[in-house]
This record gives sequence, structure tokens and C-alpha cells, in this order.
Amino acid sequence: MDRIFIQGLKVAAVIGVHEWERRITQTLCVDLSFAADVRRAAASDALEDTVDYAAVAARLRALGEEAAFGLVETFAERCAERVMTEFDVSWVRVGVTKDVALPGRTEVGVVIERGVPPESAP
Ligand SMILES: Nc1nc2c(c(=O)[nH]1)N=C([C@H](O)[C@@H](O)CO)CN2
Repeated sequence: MDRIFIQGLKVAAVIGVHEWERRITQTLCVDLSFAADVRRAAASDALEDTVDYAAVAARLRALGEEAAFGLVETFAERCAERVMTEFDVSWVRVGVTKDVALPGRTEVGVVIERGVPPESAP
């Protein structure tokens, strides 16, 4: 199965478990891959025959503005749910990276997969 991906999408969100984090907006980095059979679009060269990655990116940015999140896990799960339900996608992988002010400063995050993996689909 083919995949469409979005790499390095910056999403502004209120996110974090600490009280001070509930008062600021932070920038998350989202890496997304999802299953899509692109053969029809490749033949027609028509955007309506595929999943518009620009529309997906816009929905994920909107999600960041809709609510305050505690964990990156929660945000990743909401991203997966949104892509699968709103874009009729059967499998998705979502990575969410957050800059944190740990000693030495680092990036942390989570990667989740939801749905039927393309390689195991009939
Ligand atoms: N597994 C997780 N651990 C932690 C998270 C998280 O979202 N998932 N978040 C925090 C804090 O919000 C941190 O990012 C800022 O100090 C700590 N651990």
C-alpha cells in the first residue's frame, strides 16, 4: 500500500503537565504517514482522487488550537483519530516531538500507529 506523509509540521498548542505550561503556547513538531492508494490520482493527475495533504495539515494545526493537552500521547492520539475519521484513512503513524527544558535541552516525544498496517492488509 502506498503512503502519503507530512514531515516536520509545526503545530502550536497548549500542552504539558505542569501548571506553567497551561499558560503558554508551545510548538510541537508532527511527523505523519498514512495509507493511501495513489494509483488513481497518479493516473488522473487530479487532487480530488487522493487525500489532500495540505487539508490534513490544516486539520492538525486546527486541533492544536482547539484544546489544552496534558501529554504528547494525548495529542498524538487525537491526531490519529482525526486523520482516520475525517479522511477515511485505514492506517496512520503519528510522531509528536516537543522541545523540553531538561538539563542539556532535548527533544522528547511519542510515535504511535493506529489502524491496519498497510503490509498486513489483504
Ligand atoms: N510520557 C510523557 N512524559 C512526560 C510528558 C508527556 O507528555 N509524556 N510531559 C512532561 C512535561 O509536560 C514536560 O514536557 C515539560 O516539563 C513530562 N513528562
